[in-house]
Amino acid sequence: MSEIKIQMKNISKVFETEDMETHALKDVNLTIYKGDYVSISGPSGCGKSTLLSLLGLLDMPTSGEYKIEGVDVSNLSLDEAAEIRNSKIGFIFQSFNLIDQISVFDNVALPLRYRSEAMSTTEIEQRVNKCLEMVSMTHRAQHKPNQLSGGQQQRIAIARALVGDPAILFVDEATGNLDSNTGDQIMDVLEQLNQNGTTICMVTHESRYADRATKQFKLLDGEILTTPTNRESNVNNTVEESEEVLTTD
Ligand SMILES: Nc1ncnc2c1ncn2[C@@H]1O[C@H](COP(=O)(O)OP(=O)(O)OP(=O)(O)O)[C@@H](O)[C@H]1O
Repeated sequence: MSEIKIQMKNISKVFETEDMETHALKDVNLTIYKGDYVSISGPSGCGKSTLLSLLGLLDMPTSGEYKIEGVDVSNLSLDEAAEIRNSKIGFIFQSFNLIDQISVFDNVALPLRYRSEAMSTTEIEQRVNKCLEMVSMTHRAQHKPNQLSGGQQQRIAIARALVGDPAILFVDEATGNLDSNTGDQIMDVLEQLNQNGTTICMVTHESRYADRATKQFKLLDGEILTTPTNRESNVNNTVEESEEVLTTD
């Protein structure tokens, strides 16, 4: 049995405003194993961003249990969440979020320099070089991000997400700012990383990208609908009617 990296049990998220409640996620059960390449896709408003925010510890669920590598992270303080985010989670966004004033090397090194446990300069150098190699960008280490193409910048963002050796890489519409050729190349990089052992969970509304993952989940109205074909036990669909849902859509 493979090692479990991510486990969500009965995760719900309710947004309350003055006059309405939105049940953005309803009893989501999701297990991601070491080495998985998972995609979660669905139409606008189905809860993709909400789910990714919870997975990435950018927000906390209203109810349910969430574990990363067996550690319960369902109810963390902001500081605890930041610490775990920096050590266990790699995140790739649509916008690359690189700092143009410092070199590519220093951008990738940044998460290591923010760790509470200091890391030696040699170890930082080794890790950064290894990650730049993984995305074929060693030759651009001393450039500034704004001297690179969009695709190259996204590769640097991927290297930065991997440098802390995270339990999992979360990918949020990574190709949204790229033309389709460059987007495809970024998808090739992700596929290669997965083949070399990186666990990936990608959220996307583009079915042609979702299809490239080895396990595909569909999200609709806050519920996970499909069971991936290659591992039946991975998700436990909730079929009962949930409470009335008031959405803003
Ligand atoms: N902060 C919030 N307050 C109130 N409602 C919210 C909030 N964030 C999201 N929602 C609602 O939760 C539901 C799910 O939203 P979410 O942004 O997760 O969808 P999505 O699938 O990412 O959509 P898109 O593909 O358009 O980005 C929507 O009905 C949305 O209006």
